[in-house]
Amino acid sequence: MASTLHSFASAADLAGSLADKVADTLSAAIAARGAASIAVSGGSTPKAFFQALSTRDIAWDKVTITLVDERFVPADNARSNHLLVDANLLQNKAKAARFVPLYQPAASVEEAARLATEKSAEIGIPFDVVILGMGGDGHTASFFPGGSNLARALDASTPRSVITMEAEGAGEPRLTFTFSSLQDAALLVLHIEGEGKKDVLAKAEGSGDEAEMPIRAVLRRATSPVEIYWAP
Ligand SMILES: O=C1O[C@H](COP(=O)(O)O)[C@@H](O)[C@H](O)[C@H]1O
Repeated sequence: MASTLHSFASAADLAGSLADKVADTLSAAIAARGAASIAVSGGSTPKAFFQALSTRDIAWDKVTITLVDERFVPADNARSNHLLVDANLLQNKAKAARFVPLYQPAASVEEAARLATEKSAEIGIPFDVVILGMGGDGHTASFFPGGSNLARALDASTPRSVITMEAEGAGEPRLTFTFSSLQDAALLVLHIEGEGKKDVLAKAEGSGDEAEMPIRAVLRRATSPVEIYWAP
């Protein structure tokens, strides 16, 4: 499916415009079905966007928020994506939203993935909104180059689920929604910032193996158009 690049003069402009687009999409879903879902990324990029989105005037009590991926760490860990969402998105008007975490306090990451799959089963078929990020190594969600479960995560026939991922560049073991869970969102966004990420995107858009730069799976095979939001 095609992708469209939306470029902005500043990160603040991007945050405001993306927040408006996401708010419109969630409101349209609520008008049509009485509920809406959004899966967001962690990392350093989405903070300003989360803060902008949290102020938008929508029926947040009808919105379910989850993460596209998470580290296998509790929510009070500084590296937790849940902590980032708590501090920046589940604020202001968005306090009324329901949050479904991927981290589960289980004995193993495999058990946590099983529980997260169970708890997220009723949301996002498909998600109304998915916001992906991208690392400098071309990973997205926790689809890491060299990841222990990468082939399974990227296989379009793997059922919608949360699975585990371990990789050298990942730090902690990870929990991630599979490609099949994310690729058909009504609004599928890739949010990246900085010249370095633009170069990584250009490389990913060229030829080469998906396993080397897993973002290629999304750019090449997502059934929804990919809306790329970029600012310097
Ligand atoms: O590990 C992760 O990194 C990516 C990109 O993060 P950024 O700090 O370069 O913005 C993120 O999309 C993913 O959700 C996160 O777990």
